[in-house]
Amino acid sequence: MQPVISIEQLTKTYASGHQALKSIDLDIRRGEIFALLGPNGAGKTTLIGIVCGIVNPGTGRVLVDGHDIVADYRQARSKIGLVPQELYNEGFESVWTTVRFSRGLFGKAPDDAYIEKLLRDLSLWDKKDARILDLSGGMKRRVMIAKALSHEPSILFLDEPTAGVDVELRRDMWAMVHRLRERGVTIILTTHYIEEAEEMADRIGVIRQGEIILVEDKERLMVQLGSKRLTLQLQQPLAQIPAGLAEYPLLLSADGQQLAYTFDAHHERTGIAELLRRLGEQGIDFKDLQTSQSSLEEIVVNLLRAR
Ligand SMILES: Nc1ncnc2c1ncn2[C@@H]1O[C@H](COP(=O)(O)OP(=O)(O)OP(=O)(O)O)[C@@H](O)[C@H]1O
Repeated sequence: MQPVISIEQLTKTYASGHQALKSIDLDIRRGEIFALLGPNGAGKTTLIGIVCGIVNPGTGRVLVDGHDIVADYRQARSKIGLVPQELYNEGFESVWTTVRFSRGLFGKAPDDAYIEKLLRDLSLWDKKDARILDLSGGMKRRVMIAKALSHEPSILFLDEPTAGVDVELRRDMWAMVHRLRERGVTIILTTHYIEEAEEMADRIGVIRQGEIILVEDKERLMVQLGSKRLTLQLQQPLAQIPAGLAEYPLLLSADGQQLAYTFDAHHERTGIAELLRRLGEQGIDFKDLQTSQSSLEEIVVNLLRAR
């Protein structure tokens, strides 16, 4: 299937001389939830800004649903809804007027029934006549989302959508993302809450210093790069790891009560049986044990550290 967004050899150097993007190649699949992860300053907002026509591209090519973002700007932009990182709203207008007007900006015929549904979905209906100026920060963010969706885009960009929002709004936002996805909308998000990406995304991209260092299906990423940890609660605390166990990558907790062993769960030989036998030989007894899977957060942090 043709990708809904195709980015080829895209570069961006700001007037300051800073190269924010270095030859990015990235395809976004139609209907997926794609999470773009990376540290501060990696280039996420720059990349999104270029695709959405807010930041001038350097060299390279970007197609949105087959439309070139430079040569065919209006067509490309009409496919996209953007919820930017910063809140900015026209303060004096009402919620209803603002969202309705936003639809008009994209040349779409008025559809009050659609706008009503949108405001209801975002729990904004009872605020429809309020001035945006008078709304709380969370409500303002909901208005930003309503504006982004006002022209029924088939692609939605969410740049740090849940930074600083309360639990309720975050939950509403993710419920909305799921509903949109069910309707076939492609969603691209950046987040610093990696557990959100872990929960939501179909694919993960990691960007660092203007370069995409990884794009992978989330499930595959977690299986391929994830490791498991076995933690043993010891009967007697240890002062140090005995020399007889030196070849194992073991970690002893500061209080000497826990021994942790990290292993590759996909390897045929995890080494656990052998380790437990060796512990027995050393006279080390344990009263409990548990295993845990590494999180996407650990995987991404390790990836960024490894380069
Ligand atoms: N208008 C600008 N002029 C010059 N440099 C800029 C401009 N905008 C961004 N940069 C620089 O480009 C780099 C990438 O910034 P960008 O905002 O795209 O990163 P980001 O990954 O979105 O970061 P964050 O997670 O902090 O939002 C940074 O080093 C930033 O300082």
